[in-house]
Amino acid sequence: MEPDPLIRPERLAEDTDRALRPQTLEEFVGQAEARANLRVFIESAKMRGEAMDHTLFHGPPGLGKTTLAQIMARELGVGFRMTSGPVLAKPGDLAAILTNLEPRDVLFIDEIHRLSPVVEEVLYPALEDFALDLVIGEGPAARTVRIDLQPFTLVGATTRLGLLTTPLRDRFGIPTRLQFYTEDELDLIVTRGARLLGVAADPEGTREIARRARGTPRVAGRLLRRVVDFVLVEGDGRLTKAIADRALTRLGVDHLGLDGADRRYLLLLAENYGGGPVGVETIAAALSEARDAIEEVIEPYLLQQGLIQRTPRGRMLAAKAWRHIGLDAPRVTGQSDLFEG
Ligand SMILES: Nc1ncnc2c1ncn2[C@@H]1O[C@H](COP(=O)(O)OP(=O)(O)OP(=O)(O)O)[C@@H](O)[C@H]1O
Ligand SMILES: [Mg+2]
Repeated sequence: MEPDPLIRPERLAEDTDRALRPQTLEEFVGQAEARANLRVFIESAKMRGEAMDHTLFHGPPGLGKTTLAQIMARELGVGFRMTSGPVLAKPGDLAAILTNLEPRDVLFIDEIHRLSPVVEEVLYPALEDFALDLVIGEGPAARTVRIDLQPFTLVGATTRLGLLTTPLRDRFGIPTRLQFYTEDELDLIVTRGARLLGVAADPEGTREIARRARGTPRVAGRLLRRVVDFVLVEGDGRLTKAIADRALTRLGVDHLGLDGADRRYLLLLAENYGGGPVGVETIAAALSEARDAIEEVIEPYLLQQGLIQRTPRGRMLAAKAWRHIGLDAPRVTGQSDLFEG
């Protein structure tokens, strides 16, 4: 099954949303708590003239982790270096980057849960003491030399906090969880986006996109671009509710923002398993999707919407999901079973 690339929140190679990317904390909509805290930590680091403490952003794809990392560097007035866990294959790859950092630079490591253990070992002294321990020579002649690094700020990003090792997690002074955005916040983002794209938009039109953007700015930006295509080709140049609704429906995005893959997930649980509980491995196999994709991309939004529940025995459809797919929930039998062992 091909996930629908339009509303899947993971990055696509052709992502051209750079034009819509906010550049300052001020422009960054939502995540009020995280933003307020970051403002304090950034100001304080600037006043002290020190590198800001290491920061970890975690949460589902497309909520603004990379964007916030870039904003941090800009607001701190320091350089920004970007790499990712899978790219850093050898300790030397990381050492090369670390030794080239300017004082107080931000080093951004995306998908930090995918760092290899040997590379992670190099990172520990770098984070704690701004130092590298290099092994020179081999066998009995081998010795370790310590190289001092410039103080820097590591910003890590991950969609899978649970896959981070505890020692790595503990070295971040500022762990920050990003939340799904509210409809009002997404509306602001879509309204700003329409303005940047030079399209006149009715409030009901941007609202319709916000409502169907599955709590995710990346999805909001992508839906906006597609709706604008319809506005230009089939509309009269104005983004109205009617044209947004028509465009999104044609693209297979329903009123809750669910796409074909989400609906297949819900229908599978309803029709094949009487609403569950079903284990995630079973679901992944039945949908021919990777378990990771199910857990990172499809389920977080279904959970947040209260369409499914996670239980120790597997996933279950909630009443809202039965209503959404237009089926009747089976009569509850053996309710006591829920409370077994
Ligand atoms: N608060 C926001 N306001 C406006 N636009 C935003 C906001 N957050 C994110 N975006 C937009 O959404 C897009 C995706 O954001 P970003 O790349 O930072 O997500 P991410 O969390 O790093 O995703 P991934 O986990 O896939 O790396 C950005 O290009 C940006 O335009
Ligand atoms: Mg990112």
